[in-house]
Amino acid sequence: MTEAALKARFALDRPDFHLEAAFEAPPGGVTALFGPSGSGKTTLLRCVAGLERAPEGYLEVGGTVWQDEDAGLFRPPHRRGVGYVFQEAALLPHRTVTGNLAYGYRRARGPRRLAWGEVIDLLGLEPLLERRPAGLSGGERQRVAIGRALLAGPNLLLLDEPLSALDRAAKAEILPYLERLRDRLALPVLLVSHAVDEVARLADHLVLLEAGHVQGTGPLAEMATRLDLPLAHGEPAEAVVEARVAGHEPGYGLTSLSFPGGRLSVPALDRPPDAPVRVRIRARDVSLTRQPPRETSILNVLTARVADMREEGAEGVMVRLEAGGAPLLARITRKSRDALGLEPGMEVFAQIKGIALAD
Ligand SMILES: Nc1ncnc2c1ncn2[C@@H]1O[C@H](COP(=O)(O)OP(=O)(O)OP(=O)(O)O)[C@@H](O)[C@H]1O
Repeated sequence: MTEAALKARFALDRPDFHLEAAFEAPPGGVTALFGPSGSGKTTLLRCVAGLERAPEGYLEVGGTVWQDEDAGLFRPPHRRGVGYVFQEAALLPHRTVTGNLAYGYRRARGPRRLAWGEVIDLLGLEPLLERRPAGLSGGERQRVAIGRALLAGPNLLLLDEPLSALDRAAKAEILPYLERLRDRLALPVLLVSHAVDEVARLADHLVLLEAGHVQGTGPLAEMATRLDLPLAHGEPAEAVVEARVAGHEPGYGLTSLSFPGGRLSVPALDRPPDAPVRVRIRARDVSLTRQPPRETSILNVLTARVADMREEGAEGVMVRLEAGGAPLLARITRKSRDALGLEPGMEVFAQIKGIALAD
């Protein structure tokens, strides 16, 4: 990881909950605080915002110490310059969207101030400017809330389950905007989520929480496939691969993607060459052979190396593979593992039966 933009360490006690968590976040991109309900995601976010004061706490943002309880230092929330977006947008009901955005803009300070037009454009707010919150859909309200937070020129953007109050259609509408923010903002974003789909699509880094503790932290692709962590277990386990459009095969209705592990064919995508594409490959859609498969109908076959294995349930084995440095998962049976004589370090061929786009 490059020099962290945020270093946090907090400990606090509640009657039936103990938080003791430390993590770092890189300067750009989305760091997801991910874990089951009650694991402490919101509490941790509130500690970062200074809305919750942890008796033991240390927080450094962009090289400046905001909190160091050992030294009696606590920068209050209004001096942290943090944009906080909640599950449900709390907009000023009697003001238009412009009025709501202007409220954030007037409070802007600091070097990170984004131009008005830039934020309107990033979030597609132009058609909404004259409307009032009551006339907006849930997704539109969230876009306005995010815009208002950005216009206040934050040092950090904190998103607390910003999609959880939205229905499927509204989520689908707002996700591309969040992706654009991720790709274009030079601002650390912390996203609280318990939805794997959201995290697979939006996050670059993951802080995995369980019962107030950090189970692991690192790049998404790594965290999704680490066999000692829960994401790589069972039916939903999947790898997330960052690829680019390498070319199109219009005659076959296919698009070819390249990633460090080789090429992948997917149903035709309407994207230009070199566009980034994030794909999800489920462990159960990957089978392994020792010899290069011949005369197979499966288009996607990669050379990979067995990195690690872990038995699962009565019959299964989760295999972590590395294809050109990119981690993948394959869920096979113990019987197949023995028949193939699989060992860590061995070279295999991974046949991929299905690839889903993450975006
Ligand atoms: N204000 C509070 N006072 C006392 N206990 C609280 C308070 N807020 C949260 N808790 C408790 O702290 C623990 C962590 O809650 P927190 O909301 O941080 O978890 P979470 O991972 O964000 O969960 P969820 O996804 O359900 O929001 C839970 O046991 C919760 O009941």
